Amino acid sequence: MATDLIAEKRIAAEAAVAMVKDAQVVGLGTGSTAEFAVKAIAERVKQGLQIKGIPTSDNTAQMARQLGIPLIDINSIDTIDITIDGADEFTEQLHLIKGGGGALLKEKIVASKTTQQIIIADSSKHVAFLGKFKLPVEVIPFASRYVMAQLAKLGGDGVVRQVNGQPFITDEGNVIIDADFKKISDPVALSDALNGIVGVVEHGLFTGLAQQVIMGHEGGVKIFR
Ligand SMILES: O=C[C@H](O)[C@H](O)[C@H](O)COP(=O)(O)O
Repeated sequence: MATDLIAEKRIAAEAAVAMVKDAQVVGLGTGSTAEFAVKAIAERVKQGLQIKGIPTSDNTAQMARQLGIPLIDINSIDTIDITIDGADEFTEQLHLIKGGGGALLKEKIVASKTTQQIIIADSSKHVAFLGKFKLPVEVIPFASRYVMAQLAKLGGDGVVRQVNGQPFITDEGNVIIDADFKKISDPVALSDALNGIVGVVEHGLFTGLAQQVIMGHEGGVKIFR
């Protein structure tokens, strides 16, 4: 990846982490952009910031523990104050595609419990319409062929995600179907339709969940609300 995009991720992450306050419960996102945020939170914790983290994946949980961020069980609290997470695509209406790293299920649960959901991104993630990035759909393995047929009826050409010739298995033991919808002109309608397919556990369309996107841009940040 171009070094300027990596710098944009870091700048966006640091701007978001500056918003975290003492005593907050903080959702910890997943992916290469969120990793910059987790590291920046760990630095602030070392300097005395008192927070409790809720990781959105096993990978993030492991990283947070290694970096000394105290964690809390999500089922011991009602709301998460702030979550900082990445995205694969975002629009100016704050619709997102997430799940490129396979973590969309816990990410969406955490986002749904979060008061202030902050998305951090480099400028390559900013799109006019979602859909160039294939939409990740998390599916019970038993249902994968059925779900692919239903996705096709909605205009999405899906394949089961593979890693080293084997299906990619999520933290919860499911598979991911990456569905090519080309251009998603109505993300809310598509989200509703996907929610109605039996066998779909969750999908990577996030609508109405983000309060703001902080995008790295020309050495600073651009904010979308
Ligand atoms: O499942 C992964 C997450 O939704 C990530 O936040 C998303 O894929 C963006 O990842 P990255 O920051 O590595 O581009």
